[in-house]
Amino acid sequence: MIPVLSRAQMRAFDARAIEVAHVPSIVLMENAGRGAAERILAIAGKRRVVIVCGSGNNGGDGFVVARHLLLRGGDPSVFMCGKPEKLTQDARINRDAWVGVGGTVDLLQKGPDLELLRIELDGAAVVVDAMFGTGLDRAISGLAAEVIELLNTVHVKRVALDIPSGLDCDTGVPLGPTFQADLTLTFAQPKLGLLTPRGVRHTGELEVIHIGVPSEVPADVGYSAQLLERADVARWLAPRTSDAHKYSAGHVAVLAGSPGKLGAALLVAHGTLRAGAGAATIVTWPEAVAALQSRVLEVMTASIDRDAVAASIDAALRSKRAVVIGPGFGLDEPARAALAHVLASWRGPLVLDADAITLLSHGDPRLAGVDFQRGSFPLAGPHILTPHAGELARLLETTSDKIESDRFGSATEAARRTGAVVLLKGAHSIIAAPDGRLVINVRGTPALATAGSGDVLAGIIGALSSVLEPFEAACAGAFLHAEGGVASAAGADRGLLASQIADGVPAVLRELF
Ligand SMILES: NC(=O)C1=CN([C@@H]2O[C@H](COP(=O)(O)OP(=O)(O)OC[C@H]3O[C@@H](n4cnc5c(N)ncnc54)[C@H](O)[C@@H]3O)[C@@H](O)[C@H]2O)[C@@H](O)CC1
Ligand SMILES: [K+]
Repeated sequence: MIPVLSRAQMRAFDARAIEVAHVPSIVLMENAGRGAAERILAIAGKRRVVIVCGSGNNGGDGFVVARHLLLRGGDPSVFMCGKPEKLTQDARINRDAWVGVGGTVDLLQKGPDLELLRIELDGAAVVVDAMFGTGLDRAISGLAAEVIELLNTVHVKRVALDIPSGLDCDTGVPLGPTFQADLTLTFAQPKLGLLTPRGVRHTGELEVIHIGVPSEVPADVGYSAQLLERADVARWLAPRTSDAHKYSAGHVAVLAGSPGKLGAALLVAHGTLRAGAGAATIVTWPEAVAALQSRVLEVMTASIDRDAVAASIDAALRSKRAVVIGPGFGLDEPARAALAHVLASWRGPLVLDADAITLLSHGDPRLAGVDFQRGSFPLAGPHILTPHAGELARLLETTSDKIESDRFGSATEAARRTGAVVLLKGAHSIIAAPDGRLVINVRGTPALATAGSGDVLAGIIGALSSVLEPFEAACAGAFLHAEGGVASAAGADRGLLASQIADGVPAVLRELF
């Protein structure tokens, strides 16, 4: 996993690298700029690269990029937006080194100067934003704002150094005019704001450039979250042994579906089996069972007697390894009674999704004393909640908008209050544990936004929760779901069916091992 840092942590990181690891800041800047230059050279070749530098250290990185491009046969052109007398020490050294190799700097001081920048951008291959990085602490205004607006309109590949100028490093919220990058080359570690759905729109593709800091530094200074990597999932999931039989691989109960919503139950079961469960049983309402029996081949069914909910659920859950509850299950009294009984009696892995989360958020005292608002920890046991922003908003009694502007904080808060692992769905799903651990999954494709996608995810996590700890199951589930979708979408950004997401999973598993 790759540590993801906040602005304050990034500052501590730099300080520690300089003071404790004795890597001078000018060396860090050199490594950052040289690494970025290599990447930009691969895109632009000999074509023109326009670099706009600020007067802080982000601008210093820009001067280093320019020098390396020039020395390797590129065609850099440098503008400076900011007062030369305000250059930081390292930025000044690198401005002088750029001038020393024969470079020039065009100063942008007033509106008409932008015309020169516009002319230079015409026919350029890449424009590099080196105006503001982690030092940004307010909205960009004045001439710098005009520069950003101009850069955002030209048809040139836009590359941001460290962070797109204007983006809040911690929340990913644009503070004002903000550079719209196609590619962000971030230094040393990813920053939180680059990974929120709002931040991603400005970040574009994200690549990390290593700047020569010892790998133990992030752990020493602390970090806010971690990026999930393929290697993590490969480490957690072991290949099946040759003597595996269907029950040793785990039998998952799926409490889902109701008349008119049978598809949800089938998709959960499909996801469960594709992710490696040995068997799946859909446990649902009698009339749903009757309708399912003609449709399912690989899945077993059991019915919940509305007059004997507890007894029929107890019978259905006997010898099961994990339970998924919620998708299409309903919000009526029997559904509530079923959820209350499962919460009170089932002590194994439990994935709560969709209607189960909605029922929980109504705060009914019959749901095993659930009372999130008082900050109690009612969900004792290996539980996983998989809400989208709307469901989490109901659970935390707030609005989706508030959740979206602080996804990390919201997921962490929900995990703390419920005592469960919380997977907050979205373009980058995030997984929060009650102990404060936070993981971000950046894999996936826009094609995953399709009906039933969440049902498949709940099923996949259900299968994994029978062999992994809940936090690992949720992380690995997010990964398999995303990669399954990528594999089945085959480059398309839409048109994916939820069942195809599940169908992509075995190939992803094969590649992992
Ligand atoms: N410190 C280090 O060791 C390293 C820093 N590096 C670079 O340094 C950057 C951080 O540099 P700085 O801390 O100098 O800051 P920036 O270069 O991000 O910003 C410069 C200064 O602008 C001012 N400012 C903030 N918001 C503003 C606004 N809206 N309008 C006008 N002025 C504003 C602040 O005083 C800030 O210090 C990183 O993002 C990275 O690119 C890299 O060179 C790698 C090593
Ligand atoms: K920048």
